[in-house]
Amino acid sequence: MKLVEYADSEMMAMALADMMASELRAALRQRDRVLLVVPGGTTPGPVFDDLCGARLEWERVDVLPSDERWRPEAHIRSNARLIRERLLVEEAASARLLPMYARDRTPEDAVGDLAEAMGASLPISVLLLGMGADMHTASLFPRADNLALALEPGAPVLVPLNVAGEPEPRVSLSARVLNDAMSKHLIIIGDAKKAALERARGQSPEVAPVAAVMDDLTVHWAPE
Ligand SMILES: O=C1O[C@H](COP(=O)(O)O)[C@@H](O)[C@H](O)[C@H]1O
Repeated sequence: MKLVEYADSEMMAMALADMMASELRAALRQRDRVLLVVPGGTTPGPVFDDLCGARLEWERVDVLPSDERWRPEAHIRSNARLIRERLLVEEAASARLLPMYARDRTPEDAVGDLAEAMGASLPISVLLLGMGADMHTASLFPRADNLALALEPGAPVLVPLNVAGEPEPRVSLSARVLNDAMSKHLIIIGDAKKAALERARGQSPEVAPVAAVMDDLTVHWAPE
């Protein structure tokens, strides 16, 4: 794991967006279509605001959330909603957002079909993850019912998870799929998350799920 520290979150967003755009351009030189995976939550919005203006062949880019809260896209908590509103605009409007939610179905019932639909786009070319102060990444929460399955070396692409205290069920790409990414970034802001990341080092992924994705990971940190 490599930690890059920035003076503020604005500089971090610009630098990270530049880096991801370069990686996407490099991946597009190698493949017809490339897969960009990004988180939801409160942190990545400013990166999306910068990345969406990057000049690259977005029509050859598939975009997928790292995980989804089981809500329709119109819902305020939908990760897809954030991605569509903040990333798939301007230059990036021609990218294709892959679904991670199916209306009128449960996560358990839908993950097989959703995973099959995303299968042709794998592996991930560029991955950006977020992390909570509880050391969860994507929707791999320490207290999730299916965490052990999501961490297995032979895990399915997409795993349904119920997390005590969270307002809705979740689905998440498994650690195996996240770790197959050609480039892996994690974005965090503030001292509490930096301390949580330090605590996670050396802990088992069952206790600190972010530890499952630390190999070859570049962590981008800025103060609050
Ligand atoms: O619930 C989620 O949380 C994490 C971290 O979110 P943040 O608001 O603390 O930045 C996020 O990466 C994940 O995609 C999301 O579903």
